[in-house]
Amino acid sequence: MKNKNTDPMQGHRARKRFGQNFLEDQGIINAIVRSIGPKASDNLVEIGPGKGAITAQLIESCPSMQVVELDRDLIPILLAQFAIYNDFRIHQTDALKFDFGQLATPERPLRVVGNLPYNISTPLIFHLLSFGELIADMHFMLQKEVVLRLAAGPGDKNYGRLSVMTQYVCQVENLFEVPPECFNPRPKVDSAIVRLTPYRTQPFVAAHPDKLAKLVKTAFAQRRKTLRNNLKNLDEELDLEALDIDLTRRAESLSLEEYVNLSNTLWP
Ligand SMILES: C[S@@+](CC[C@H](N)C(=O)[O-])C[C@H]1O[C@@H](n2cnc3c(N)ncnc32)[C@H](O)[C@@H]1O
Repeated sequence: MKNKNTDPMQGHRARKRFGQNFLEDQGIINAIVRSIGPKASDNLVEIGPGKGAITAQLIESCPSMQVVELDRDLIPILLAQFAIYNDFRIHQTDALKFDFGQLATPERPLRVVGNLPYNISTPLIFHLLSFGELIADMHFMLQKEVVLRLAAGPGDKNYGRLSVMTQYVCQVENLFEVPPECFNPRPKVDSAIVRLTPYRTQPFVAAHPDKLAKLVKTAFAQRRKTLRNNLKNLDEELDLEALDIDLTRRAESLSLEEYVNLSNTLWP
């Protein structure tokens, strides 16, 4: 039987379980690399390099870059392709469990790049954000719907828990869309490139970030319900009626600043 996912040049069959949709459109690869603007001095790491489509462009500007790839069958392909770069390093492991802290210091924070498998993109972003000041910026190819959710503001139908909690720690920029035709095999969904830049100084600071996370989760639990109805499920003795906010509003109408203020009023 003919296997449509086999690349005769490299003999590697795209694996669904690793979310492998390889980028083939050179124009899009160039546009991604232009928006990253890699430099030789960067502490650059690519997650899921695959067969090196983006890596090949990045490494020309940043020969000391590193990659984290789970699929061990791709390692010989990468080693052969980038053999001339002495400082190029491959970490064959699961990026979700990888200690990115070992690659960076606050003085030399990481620049992270990845055309990510869509099924791990959200947990991976939160895993990376846990390294805080060790990340300078992140450029990801994600499912377009996820990028819309990350970048959405109040009143937008895509605005939710993911938007608020990401924008609490990062500046989010939706850069451009990438259609399925740019990949092999083609994904079923549209994709987009997003830039996440963790704040060095956050614009709004919650006294208890864990409480903010709980507040936002509870507020958005049922989108159609009012704040009063959702927040009464906060399993704590809180006097909601004393708050300086209209409890008939819905979660999707509150800005990040309002969430942080609310959190700081409830848990000073
Ligand atoms: C969508 S493909 C992108 C490949 C390549 N960067 C490109 O643009 O053509 C995702 C890549 O992530 C790798 N991958 C999947 N899960 C991973 C994980 N948990 N940790 C590290 N890499 C992973 C896959 O093997 C694959 O190479």
